[in-house]
Amino acid sequence: MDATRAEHAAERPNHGDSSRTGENRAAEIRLDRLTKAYPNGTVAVAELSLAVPAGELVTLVGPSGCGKSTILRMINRLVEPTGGQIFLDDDDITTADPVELRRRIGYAIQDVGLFPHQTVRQNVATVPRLLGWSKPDTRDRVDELLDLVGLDPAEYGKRYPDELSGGQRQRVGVARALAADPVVLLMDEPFSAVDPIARGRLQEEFLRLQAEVRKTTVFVTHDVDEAVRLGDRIAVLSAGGKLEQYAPPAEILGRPASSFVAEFVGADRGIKRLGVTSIPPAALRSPDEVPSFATATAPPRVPLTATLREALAALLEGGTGWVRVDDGDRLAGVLTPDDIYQAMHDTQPGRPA
Ligand SMILES: Nc1ncnc2c1ncn2[C@@H]1O[C@H](COP(=O)(O)OP(=O)(O)OP(=O)(O)O)[C@@H](O)[C@H]1O
Repeated sequence: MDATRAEHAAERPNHGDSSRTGENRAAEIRLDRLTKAYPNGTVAVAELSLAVPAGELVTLVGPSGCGKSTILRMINRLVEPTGGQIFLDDDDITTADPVELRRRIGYAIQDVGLFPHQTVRQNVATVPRLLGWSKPDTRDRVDELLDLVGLDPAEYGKRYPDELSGGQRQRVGVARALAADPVVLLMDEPFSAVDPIARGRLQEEFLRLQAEVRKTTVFVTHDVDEAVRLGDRIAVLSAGGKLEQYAPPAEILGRPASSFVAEFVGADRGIKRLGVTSIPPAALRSPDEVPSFATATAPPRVPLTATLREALAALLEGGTGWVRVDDGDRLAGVLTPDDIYQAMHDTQPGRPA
């Protein structure tokens, strides 16, 4: 078998135990002094070095024009770098054949870019067809992907893009990006064209999907809340693709590295941080310390796996002045507003509580 055919064979879905288990390949992305100077003299990205561990999702945020899309488009070589290198694992892809490269990299963009005269099924099948997969392989893969993004293949497979809602089109875009089991997923504001409710739902579904497929993902967004919600890490960039801070959301919110980062992530970052900090078991107090605990008939409860924000929301809604925290079936303790306040101050950003 020649090298190209061997590669294609390796990219076929794993039929042994029905391909979802085949979706676990992911590569580390490493950018080494990556640079793009446009012919008009604009330096969109200057010597950016950044590593995204295999299977992690990194969100890129920063003001308009700071180079986010350029970075993404250099990784799949829609934009040619003018300096530096890009590695997928140990493979230097800076000079790889761009067409072959794009078959290994899924790409989902804001206006989706679905082919209007092709059905959903044909759209999702684009890359498997290019890779020469057999019809049954392709059909199985499309069914699986549509299921995975929450669209019933029997109902939606035959529709055309203009017969779908904006959110459904985005899901087809994500399914298409995942179709050939890429080692890397690039997403450029994929959910920004839909209303906030649909967007929240897409984010939730995407988190579920990502937990299943664990693709190394670079996700560009304008929205700091989206960056915090989705990112294992956030890269905050300023003009010229300058990396201001690269850290997990809790650390960016809790310890912004500069006034630029603090300002960019916003004045309400304390609230955002509550949303990414889990309940520290040490913050729990004994129910004996809460006089009304014994007599409460329907106390507000959250699991120990909840965030401090969820605990605070339950507490405010419950009207008891405290919230019961359960570890599985067992009572783990109680939190009062003071405990939540204290927990926020005791928790080291970026480290699990
Ligand atoms: N073809 C081009 N020629 C010259 N300059 C360009 C070209 N494409 C982009 N730029 C410039 O490069 C810089 C980075 O653009 P890029 O699209 O990567 O920014 P961005 O952070 O994705 O912006 P936005 O958030 O507004 O989408 C901008 O100053 C832009 O004007």
